[in-house]
Amino acid sequence: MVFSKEELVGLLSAGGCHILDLMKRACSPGRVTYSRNIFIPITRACRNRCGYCTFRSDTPDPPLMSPELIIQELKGARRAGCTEALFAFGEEAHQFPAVREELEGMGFNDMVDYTCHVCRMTLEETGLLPHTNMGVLSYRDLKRLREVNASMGLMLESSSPRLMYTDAHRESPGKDPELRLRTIRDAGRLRIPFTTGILVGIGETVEERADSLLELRRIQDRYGHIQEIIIQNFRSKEGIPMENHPEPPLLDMVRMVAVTSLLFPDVSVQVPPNLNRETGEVFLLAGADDWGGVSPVGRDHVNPEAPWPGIEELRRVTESAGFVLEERLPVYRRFISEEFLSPLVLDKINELYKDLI
Ligand SMILES: O=c1nc2n(C[C@H](O)[C@H](O)[C@H](O)CO)c3cc(O)ccc3cc-2c(=O)[nH]1
Ligand SMILES: C[C@H]1O[C@@H](n2cnc3c(N)ncnc32)[C@H](O)[C@@H]1O
Ligand code: MET
Ligand code: SF4
Repeated sequence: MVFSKEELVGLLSAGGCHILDLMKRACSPGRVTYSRNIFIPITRACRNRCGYCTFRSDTPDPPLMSPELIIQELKGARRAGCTEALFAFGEEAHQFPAVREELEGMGFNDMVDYTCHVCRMTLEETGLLPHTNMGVLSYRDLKRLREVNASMGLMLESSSPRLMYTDAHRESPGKDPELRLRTIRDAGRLRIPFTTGILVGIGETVEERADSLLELRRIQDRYGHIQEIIIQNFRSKEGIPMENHPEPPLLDMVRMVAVTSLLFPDVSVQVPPNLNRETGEVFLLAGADDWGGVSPVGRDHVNPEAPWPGIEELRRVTESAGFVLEERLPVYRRFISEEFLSPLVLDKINELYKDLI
């Protein structure tokens, strides 16, 4: 179904469409997926300073997680039944001398070199499947990472250039929507199964939410590589520049989820359960069909104050809304093919995860 911007704005606004009508249109009963992951914060050094972020640090200690520590944590995660290694980074960490020194000491040219090495070790020594989110990347870097990742990700956050002049993105050159959209497009040219998303409630208008969705729709029409769209609610935290900025109202989030699922019948809609502990199941009734990475072993280092529910609680909540919970890999089934995966990753999946595909 094709939607105009005006129609989307109507559906996203309280005055435009009754919330129950919207939910009825969007909600389709069935399966809700999640992946068992471990979150590995490889570096917190970051060239940006997003007004909502507590992940980045000016003086990260250590500047980089060592391969030994990473592999040790991943082996523990594998024993706990995880399938996904979620590697998170500050953007362009090599701009920090302390990071550069570490890389040089280990004999790596740059962060992408190091990350490719870590991903390869992850596949070979632990069997976990890497999902890398390093921020904005060039075509060349994406191409190198494709060889050793099951999927990759980058949040669009918002397509609004206006936010580059507000608390959210004033000090974050890497949140320029042109750069983010280009990275997502380049991943499409490279046939990389991709996760993106929108951060809701960072000062954007309803019109700008509609624009963000339409930009992603245009990319998906052209490349078809987007496997899921995360609708992430801004959570306020002590000490961040946006500490006093209001969190998005529940029904704004519900509308956003419903509209995303209507506009993207070919893409999963993910809502993180740890950021919506009291209200998560409502999103299933609005068309969300994925909980994302849920970790039985570690924390969400971007939202450390928001613990994940256990898998059994997630199942209860999912079933209470009339859905069936199903485990998935970090790459969705429809992307498990030679077109979308390198031989190395595809072989590993066929070797280890026959029961999940
Ligand atoms: O646990 C988290 N997982 C996050 N994920 C991971 C996600 O839950 C899973 O890794 C994917 O669903 C793939 O299985 C992200 C992935 C991206 O590519 C981009 C942004 C995020 C954000 C988060 C996050 O804040 N917390
Ligand atoms: C990894 C992703 O986490 C999200 N992120 C960063 N800070 C917050 C916050 N305070 N609340 C919710 N999501 C956040 C951003 O969308 C980033 O891209
Ligand atoms: N810093 C990157 C970004 O914001 C990766 C996720 S945040 C830890 O895109
Ligand atoms: S959200 Fe990502 S890009 Fe922004 S400051 Fe945090 S680590 Fe850096």
